[in-house]
Amino acid sequence: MSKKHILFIHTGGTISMKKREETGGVEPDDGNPIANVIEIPGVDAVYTVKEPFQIPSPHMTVNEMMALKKLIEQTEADGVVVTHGTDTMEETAYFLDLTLSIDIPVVITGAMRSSNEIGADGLSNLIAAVKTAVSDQSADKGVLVVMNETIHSAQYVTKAHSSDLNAFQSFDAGPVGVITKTGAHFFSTPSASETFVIGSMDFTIPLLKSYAGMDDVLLNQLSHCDGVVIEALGQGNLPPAAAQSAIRLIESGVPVVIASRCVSGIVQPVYSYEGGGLTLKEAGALFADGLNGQKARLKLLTALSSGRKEELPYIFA
Ligand SMILES: NC(=O)C[C@H](N)C(=O)O
Repeated sequence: MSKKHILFIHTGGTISMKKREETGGVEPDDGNPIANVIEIPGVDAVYTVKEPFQIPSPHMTVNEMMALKKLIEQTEADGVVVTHGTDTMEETAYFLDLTLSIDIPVVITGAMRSSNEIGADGLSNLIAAVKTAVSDQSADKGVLVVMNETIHSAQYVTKAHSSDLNAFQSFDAGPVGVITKTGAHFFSTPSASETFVIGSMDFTIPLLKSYAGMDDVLLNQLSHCDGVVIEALGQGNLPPAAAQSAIRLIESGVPVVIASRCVSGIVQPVYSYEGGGLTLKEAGALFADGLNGQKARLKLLTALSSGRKEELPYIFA
């Protein structure tokens, strides 16, 4: 059997950074060792390397995500490994999951520690990602995130810890597999996510977090927006003043998506007190099910970009 061809796409993040002794700051490293990896012991594959940009992931926008999507769609490789900063990794992974319609494995990885820190995890994460990308079992599973020897679906994974090596969690669904010395082993298959055929991504969609006593000050400023996502309380409830403002937005034609500020669980229209989820749903709010705010925002963005505003109630059913 011929060797698998893996495309590495390096985009930046801590996996390609180094701690500078003089300042103590962690910053991009031109000579970072990850970019030069073109062989993985024990993996029979050939590699192509692309480095379209080198940015920390807080600098990532949908423009870079679109550039990545194009590179992946153009490749003739058997699998793709993207290295990426961890702060927004789940967003790029989910964007690609929503918009790519290819069946080769696409695996995203990064590092929590830069290359010259003790216990640096970049190389081991890269190896684990390659083992996942060369596995026939990884095809048709949507975009996968591999961190800390664990395989997650882009749909469920989130960065749950700011600094731990085990920072990435898939709370309700759980990870879909693990990496061992022999390779990738899956114990579940993520449900297929709908693919959106996107056009322009020029939409303004802010994401707001709710809190006890939230008023209408911010929401009242958002009538010019193409959509608004609110991380509501619990199962999808808002304080009265915020709820009234959200309902005014809906009435003026702005789609409002309700996610939860809880780290796990789903939003549901349960409560009928003022601001309760049932009252929001009856007013036309869209419910994000188990998606967190940042992923609900990308789903709204890609749905609008694909010209499906009228179908939003079905897309967020
Ligand atoms: N661990 C990391 O990669 C964090 C970094 N700030 C980034 O997202 O680029």
